[in-house]
Amino acid sequence: MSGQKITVNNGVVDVPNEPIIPYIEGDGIGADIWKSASRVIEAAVEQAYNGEKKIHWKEVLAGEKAHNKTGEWLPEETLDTIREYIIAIKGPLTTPIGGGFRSLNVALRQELDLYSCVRPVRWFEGVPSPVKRPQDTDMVIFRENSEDIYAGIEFQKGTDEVKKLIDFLQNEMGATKIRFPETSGIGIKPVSEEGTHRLVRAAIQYAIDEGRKSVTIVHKGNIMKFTEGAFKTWAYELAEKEFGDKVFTWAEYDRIVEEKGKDTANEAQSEAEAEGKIIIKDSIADIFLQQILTRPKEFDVVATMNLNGDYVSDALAAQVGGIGIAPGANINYDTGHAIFEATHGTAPKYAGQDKVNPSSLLLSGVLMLRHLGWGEAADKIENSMDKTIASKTVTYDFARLMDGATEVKCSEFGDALIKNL
Ligand SMILES: NC(=O)C1=CN([C@@H]2O[C@H](COP(=O)(O)OP(=O)(O)OC[C@H]3O[C@@H](n4cnc5c(N)ncnc54)[C@H](OP(=O)(O)O)[C@@H]3O)[C@@H](O)[C@H]2O)C=CC1
Ligand SMILES: O=C(O)CCC(=O)C(=O)O
Ligand SMILES: [Mg+2]
Repeated sequence: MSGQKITVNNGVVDVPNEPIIPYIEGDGIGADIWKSASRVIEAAVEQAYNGEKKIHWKEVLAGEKAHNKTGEWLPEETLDTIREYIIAIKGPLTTPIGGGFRSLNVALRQELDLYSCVRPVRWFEGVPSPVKRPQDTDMVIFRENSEDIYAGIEFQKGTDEVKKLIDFLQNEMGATKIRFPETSGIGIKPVSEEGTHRLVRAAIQYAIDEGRKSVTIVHKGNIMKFTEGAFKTWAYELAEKEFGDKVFTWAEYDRIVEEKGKDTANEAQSEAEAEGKIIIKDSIADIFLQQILTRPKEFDVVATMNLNGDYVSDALAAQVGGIGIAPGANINYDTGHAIFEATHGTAPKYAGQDKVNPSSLLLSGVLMLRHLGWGEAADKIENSMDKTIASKTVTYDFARLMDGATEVKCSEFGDALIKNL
């Protein structure tokens, strides 16, 4: 096929004018949103660079399509191709609840060690929202993507493994104070210092590069001290050790309070803010979910573990119009590998109806274009999105919440975006 490979040299991605980019169409609504979003991306690139740049899509299989064609859900060839071509984009893949296979989405992230799940959440003018001032929500979530309860270390009730584990916990680990009925299933939650460091490093570096004001570490460390609590401690340590005078941490604030009192600590923080230092702070996950609704302006970049990040990203998406418009990227900043990905699922009840909003996948494509350094094409799509939504030409999810909207199909929304590029 024509086009060239993207390469990585010393961690820097080298993008030819005609890169080959593998894509996974996805299950359920995947085919509809891929068709619509990929056409808009192609048109934006064509217009931005007058034909000098062009993406050559290369389909790779995963999910139901892969299973039907090859008998496998996630063929090795798909992983090898993404490894080889460095950057890929995907639609959603089905994960049955309970039995069956584990998440292919999670497997892709783990196999390629895409440790940062980056999900920017910001409002587009005119998008219907359940909050009064959706424009106050402008955050970028860095969700740790390779550890936590998502590691998939779980044991089903009644199995020999779970019996062994309970016996071990009760008889060797001193877990005698809680009840372990025989019907217990058990999941393990690994959180490491290395895993925390690389994620938090990426989040702080992003905040510095993008001129953001703060990084909030979201955790439930009051309850899970050696996993979520340790995440917080390691995050503060990393911030102070590696980013020195570019940051001011709440750990530092606490030390100043202890030594010199609260007034001096407040002064130190104000001074740091005035100097443009990134404030590194933390919030416990439950109150954080309240505060993103009541005081969204106080939060900017967010660094958190896998499960918290999953919840927080859908909750925040709701504030700016829902998961139909919330994009995402899974990135390994060390190897350069990245998979850009819609944050929503396969919405099976809408599959094949050409109905849903393609914006989540499309805006993931915009993140991809920026990652490639093709900002002009990315800007074109975002500007067109502003214009199209302002004209109230929208898919069903927005139309049902907007007065006087024209509801269009998934493909027609793509047509309207192309017209407004
Ligand atoms: N990264 C991935 O690939 C992900 C995969 N999944 C998987 O997807 C499957 C279905 O999961 P489910 O929990 O139903 O979540 P989904 O995200 O698929 O759908 C939930 C609801 O969200 C709304 N929605 C989703 N996508 C869109 C869109 N593009 N435009 C407008 N509205 C949208 C719809 O709301 P309404 O009904 O109000 O119209 C839909 O019913 C599961 O197998 C799950 O594991 C889930 C999340 C991420
Ligand atoms: O893989 C899945 O089924 C769910 C993943 C998910 O919810 C997410 O990536 O936000
Ligand atoms: Mg999710």
